[in-house]
Amino acid sequence: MARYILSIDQGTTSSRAILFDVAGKIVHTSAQEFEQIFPENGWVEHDPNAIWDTTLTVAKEVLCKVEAQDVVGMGITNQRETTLVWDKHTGEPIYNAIVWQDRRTADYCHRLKAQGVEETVTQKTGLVLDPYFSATKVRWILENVPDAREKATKGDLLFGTVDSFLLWRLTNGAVHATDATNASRTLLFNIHTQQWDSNLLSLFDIPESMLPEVKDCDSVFGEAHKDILGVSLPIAGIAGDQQAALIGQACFSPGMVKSTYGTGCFVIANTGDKAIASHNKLLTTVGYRIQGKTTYAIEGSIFMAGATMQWLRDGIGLIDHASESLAMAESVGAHQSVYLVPAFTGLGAPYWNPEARGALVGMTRDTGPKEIVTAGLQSVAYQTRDLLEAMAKDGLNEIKRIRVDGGMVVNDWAMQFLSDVLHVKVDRPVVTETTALGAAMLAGLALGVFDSLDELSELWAEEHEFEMTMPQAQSEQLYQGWVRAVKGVEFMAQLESDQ
Ligand SMILES: Nc1ncnc2c1ncn2[C@@H]1O[C@H](COP(=O)(O)OP(=O)(O)O)[C@@H](O)[C@H]1O
Ligand SMILES: O=P(O)(O)OC[C@H](O)CO
Repeated sequence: MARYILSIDQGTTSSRAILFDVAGKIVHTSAQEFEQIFPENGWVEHDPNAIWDTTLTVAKEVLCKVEAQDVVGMGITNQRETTLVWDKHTGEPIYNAIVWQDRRTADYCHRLKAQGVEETVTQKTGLVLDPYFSATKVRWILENVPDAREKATKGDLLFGTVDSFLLWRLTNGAVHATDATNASRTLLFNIHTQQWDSNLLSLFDIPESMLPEVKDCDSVFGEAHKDILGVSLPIAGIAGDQQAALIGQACFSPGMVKSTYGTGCFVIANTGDKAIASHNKLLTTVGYRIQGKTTYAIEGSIFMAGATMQWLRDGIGLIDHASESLAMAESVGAHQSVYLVPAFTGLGAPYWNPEARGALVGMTRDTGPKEIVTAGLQSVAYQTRDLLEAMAKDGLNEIKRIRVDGGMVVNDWAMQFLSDVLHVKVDRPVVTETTALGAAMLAGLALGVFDSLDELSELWAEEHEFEMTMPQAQSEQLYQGWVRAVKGVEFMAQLESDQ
């Protein structure tokens, strides 16, 4: 009898469902995009019902391809930090989901920093005071939605990240829970004690009654109701999408690193049972919590990776499809003087400069579309190098290879350049849907399909290894050009804010 695991990958731009067999192979997939809502400059929202409807549609679409009794269970992975608040009695959200990219709470974060609380917050949560994370978004909803504060105080409202919201709906309101990786992105969770932190709850003025229970990633969270999916299924694995990718890439030993190139780029290094405090503006986070054991990780987050290619396509029309960038870069070559700093919404790690804006520098009379597109691909590698430099300063200086995934990694030229600029080997796996695979692996662990992390490691297979071919002196020279370009961008941002 065939056995399958359903994985839901609820992402920023689309909801996906993938049915894996127990050898970790993709059997069926379905994906649906949904609307991005931009109500004001810097605000990004999703309609919670669009998240729900697209998730249901794609899940049903793959489930109907196989016999119901052959599906052993399901896992959920999700865009992290995105914040929902809903009424406990009706299940209806009281506001749209405020997306991780949303900057509306930037001023509030500045005010908190001025109070000198950031060090304590970072020590407890491993995060920085930035609008990126959930706490300031929850507070915004409580302050701005009519009657919300009063209802929350009475215990009538619930908060959850997307995993929690889907879990609540799939179980018909029976379960309000999340996993430790999603909890670790809220600014409310103490990553050392693995508990919600009452001082942080007071700081952000959020009632504890709103919070979900925090469980291991490989828990049986509840049962998806038969009336909802057409079949009753145990929901047995949950992790935020970047941590799920760490699992799907089988990065189970300290020092192993995965880097995902989708809309943004997220580099995560496993640091084992040590929560290493970064002195270089990286995030300390829960990598996974499996069978009661917490494994920590260090993360660098870049906001613009594939999104830069989208801008080159939709914003200035230099390409019709991202795949055209490969031939363009091949004809230009890596040794060019043009640098694109894609700080369109500020710079993420390790700069955390929300005021920075994009720049194109080093142009000559020869510069044309091909050079600019090539600079776009190169910017992704340079930004990854910034993160690895910061990791090295934090003591992770033994990184010799990284495992990559996400939509951009099909681009061989970009992956070769990445290897050259990082001076490390770049491993591209057979299954690049590692996020969904990670959630399926967790569900399989919880349900006894898999016994151990070693068994999961055996499911990982390499498709291609990129090795550095460029002389180190040359790639160093190229990278130093990038460092100068970023300094220019930061200088401009400083001039702006001094005015
Ligand atoms: N051949 C390619 N070269 C460079 N970038 C690409 C290529 N194909 C797709 N991309 C980029 O990959 C991104 C999509 O990756 P995906 O992992 O699906 O993103 P997400 O999960 O964040 O929506 C898009 O931003 C697209 O521009
Ligand atoms: O939905 P993605 O793949 O863009 O990932 C979003 C991240 O989880 C944000 O932290």
